[in-house]
Amino acid sequence: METPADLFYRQLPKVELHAHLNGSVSVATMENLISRKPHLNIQQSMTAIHKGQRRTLDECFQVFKVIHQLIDTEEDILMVAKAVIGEFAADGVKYLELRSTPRDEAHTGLTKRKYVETVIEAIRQCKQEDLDIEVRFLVAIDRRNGPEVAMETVKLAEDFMLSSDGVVVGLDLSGDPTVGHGRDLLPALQKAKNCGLKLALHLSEVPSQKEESELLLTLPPDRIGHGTFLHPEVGGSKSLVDKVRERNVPLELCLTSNVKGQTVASYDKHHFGYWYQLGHPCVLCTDDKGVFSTELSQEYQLAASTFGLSQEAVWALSQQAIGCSFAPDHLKEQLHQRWASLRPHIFQ
Ligand SMILES: CC(C)=CCNc1ncnc2c1ncn2[C@@H]1O[C@H](COP(=O)(O)O)[C@@H](O)[C@H]1O
Ligand SMILES: [Zn+2]
Repeated sequence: METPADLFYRQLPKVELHAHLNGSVSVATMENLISRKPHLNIQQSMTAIHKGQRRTLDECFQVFKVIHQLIDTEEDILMVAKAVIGEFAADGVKYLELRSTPRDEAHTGLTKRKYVETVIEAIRQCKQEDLDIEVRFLVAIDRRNGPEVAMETVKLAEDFMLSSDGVVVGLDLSGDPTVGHGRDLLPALQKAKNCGLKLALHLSEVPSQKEESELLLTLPPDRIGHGTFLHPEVGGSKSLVDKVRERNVPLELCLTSNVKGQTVASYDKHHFGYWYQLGHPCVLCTDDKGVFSTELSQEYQLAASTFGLSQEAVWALSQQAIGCSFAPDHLKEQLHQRWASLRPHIFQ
């Protein structure tokens, strides 16, 4: 049953900036995929982490392997992307930046180019169907695949940035943080930045990435994913925090993801508290709403109840996220107007 509080958070206009496509697949869509591929012998419990459950980071990455087996044709990718966009819209998200890793042809039968085209087609169809949501796309680099693939991905992203009518706006760096070193990816990321792609990088998602984070902050990225271990209280450093603050790089913070993935011990210990009290731009995001069984409205509610945020503070947080997006200025302006026109309905 939806309570008045739930309603406030669902109706609150929101911006989602950190959502991995294949991690964002809902239970309903997953059931559909599973029933279409019975030979894979996959159960729903293998694709999501439910309430109260936790997994090690390694186990979480195994979940993506299972999901990727279920989503491996053009038809699947189109269907999943449209469903995910529709679900974010139904949760009150007005602007969404989706990210996804173009997979090898051997896994999908599609070229990487076709993979990106399929996601863009889904975005186009949602727009045509008048869904109340603006969607942009970040092409993702999986750090496990090394520097050559990273460079290839940058070239692909650049091509689409120039030919997708503004749908592709940037690049994401993600994948298992314990594999590889950012130093090897620096030339690709530098190239991406030079050609005008915006950079959203997973940074210090696990401890002992201090050196890598120092290095990647020299780019600097346009946004940081997680940044869980940047601050000194958890083994980061003042110098890292100072760099992030000097460059005013917004953080994408995903409470449920971090607690269920066990990089943060409990909600009240989440680094949202640290950065929010500094007044640093923080954007609440879902990361993988399917895998972690959450929604963006739920993340806002969780942050508010954990850190004692008033409804006004919650509103300010959702509005501030517009400025942290990679949307062009005219769209940011439209979104601000939209927020202003919705405000009286939310605070009745
Ligand atoms: C394991 C865990 C706690 C996950 C949350 N933190 C994450 N950290 C790094 N990369 C991620 C995370 N969640 C999703 N991804 C990336 O997103 C991919 C799934 O979405 P897609 O296929 O790119 O559309 C994963 O294979 C992985 O490369
Ligand atoms: Zn992520």
